[in-house]
Amino acid sequence: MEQPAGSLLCFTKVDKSFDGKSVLTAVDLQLEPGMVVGLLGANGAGKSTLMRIALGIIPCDSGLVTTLGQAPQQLDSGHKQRLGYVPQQPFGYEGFSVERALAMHSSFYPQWDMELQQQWLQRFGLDLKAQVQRLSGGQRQSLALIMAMAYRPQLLVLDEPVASLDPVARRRFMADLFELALESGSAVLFSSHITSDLERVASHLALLKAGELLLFKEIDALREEVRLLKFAADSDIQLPESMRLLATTRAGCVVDGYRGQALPGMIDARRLNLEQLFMELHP
Ligand SMILES: Nc1ncnc2c1ncn2[C@@H]1O[C@H](COP(=O)(O)OP(=O)(O)OP(=O)(O)O)[C@@H](O)[C@H]1O
Repeated sequence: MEQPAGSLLCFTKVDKSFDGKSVLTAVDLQLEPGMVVGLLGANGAGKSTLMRIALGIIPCDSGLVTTLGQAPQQLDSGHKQRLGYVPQQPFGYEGFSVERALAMHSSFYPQWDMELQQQWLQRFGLDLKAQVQRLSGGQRQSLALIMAMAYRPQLLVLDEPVASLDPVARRRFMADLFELALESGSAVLFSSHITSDLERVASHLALLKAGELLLFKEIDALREEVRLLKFAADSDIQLPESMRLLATTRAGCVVDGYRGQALPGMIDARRLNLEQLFMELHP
């Protein structure tokens, strides 16, 4: 299997099962510099599994994965320094002050950006003298984000990075995330259940449903081309080949590839925001 040069993360026909139960099926995904990909999916859809495979924490069963051009389970230390990850439950540094934890962590990264660290400490209102084990859930998450981002990794993988942040910190962080990717030619893969965040900052949406990547598309194109088509009762619904049926619901057909076509019996082609799309795909 050939994978394109220049991608920061590439999945080709990736399958993964746990205990005989399929969790990812034939997943194709490609992240290029500057992409901020929001990964959306119901609980248990396979988002964390996909991320853990990308990072080499667990292997896939079949298919091909390259992370920064290497097999993820064989990443050398030079490549690991170009990779940032915040897991769903950030870990470590109990018994340390924030200051000591950051000093220790940054010592692994020659390219650590002290100014960026300071900016984000202020932004998140983190006290350098505070003990890590006494931080709140959101403060811990903020610290984990600083630790994953202050060396400007080329590929940043964030598993629900903002779940414990308050709305103000969340909004600022999301804006920073986008800027970081654009500025430094990085790619970001982040999962979130907060569709409004995803809509605001992601350049692309990757939508996983029961382990299948149902959609991987630029957000702008998604707004135009993913529609809920409604038809008059008793219509003989015939979709053109250029349209892909994503779901049939009581409300109509959710399709990808709508380009203004008038179809026999069609009475509406409604745009859907991400939350509405998610609801239509998970009736
Ligand atoms: N190590 C494991 N052993 C067995 N089953 C696992 C393991 N890790 C994940 N699973 C199963 O794989 C499926 C996908 O889990 P995963 O954590 O990838 O979902 P997710 O989309 O990240 O969910 P959430 O939104 O709830 O975090 C679930 O059914 C989960 O129980």
